[in-house]
Amino acid sequence: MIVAIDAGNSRIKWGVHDGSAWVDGGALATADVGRLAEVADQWPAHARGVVCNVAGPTVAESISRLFAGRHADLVFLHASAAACGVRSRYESAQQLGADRWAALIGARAVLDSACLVVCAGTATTVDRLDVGGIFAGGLILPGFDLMCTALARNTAQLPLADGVFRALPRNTMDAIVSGCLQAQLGAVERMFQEIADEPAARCLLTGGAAPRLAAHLKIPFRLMDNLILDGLRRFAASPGR
Ligand SMILES: Nc1ncnc2c1ncn2[C@@H]1O[C@H](COP(=O)(O)OP(=O)(O)O)[C@@H](O)[C@H]1O
Ligand SMILES: CC(C)(COP(=O)(O)O)[C@@H](O)C(=O)NCCC(=O)O
Ligand SMILES: [K+]
Repeated sequence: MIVAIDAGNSRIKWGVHDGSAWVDGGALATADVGRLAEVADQWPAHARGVVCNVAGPTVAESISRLFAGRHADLVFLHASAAACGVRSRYESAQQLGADRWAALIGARAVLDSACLVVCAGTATTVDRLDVGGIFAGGLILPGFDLMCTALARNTAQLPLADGVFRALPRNTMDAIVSGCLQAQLGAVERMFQEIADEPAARCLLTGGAAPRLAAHLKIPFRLMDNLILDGLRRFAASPGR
């Protein structure tokens, strides 16, 4: 039994894997990390933990303490030069977010072709995985909610928008929602153009805001429930790592 935990800047996602399938899972706000202990009561006793954390040392310490109390093994995934069939071309491999690295490992396990790995969370990351498992580089931009929030916080006249996507918005709410979505989609589609001619090129899309992007994305893509947890599980299960 493995418990995979993806601690992001907004939410902590977790899943229990029994060796053949995900059998349980959930999410809580990162600010409520203290409540993870209650959640952990449902996990099988002594299940091993595998974590990627980009939410800071306090969150890491909480998770470590939780597993120490359960007398269960725990491993933190950190980005490296190579793991599970993925090789990094990041200038400093360790600088890459552990969640991005987990998503790349997860992507490599399901696709052999060139692909774009998009994690749409607090930030949106758009990472290129070339044939042969080469992580060639990628983008970080504010996520959809963060873009909308930044407009509301830093302008006198713009509200926190609750509009709908329109090709040609004609009111403030729709203009903001459509603008922030187009910014996300544009970044993804522009990055995809670079690999579009490669055989079976695909985009894998994951993260809390992924369904929102998926509704308008005009490239071949696959929505992945939780690519990051998949990658963590794969990392935990691979003998040499
Ligand atoms: N119930 C929810 N609670 C919080 N965010 C949600 C929820 N449903 C969808 N979202 C969207 O998911 C994003 C967070 O996605 P997530 O992948 O968990 O991010 P992170 O990994 O950065 O914590 C939010 O910015 C928001 O756009
Ligand atoms: C880019 C991120 C903020 C994304 O975090 P998230 O939106 O998933 O909470 C995170 O992967 C991170 O802090 N990365 C470190 C810098 C880097 O990847 O280059
Ligand atoms: K993200």
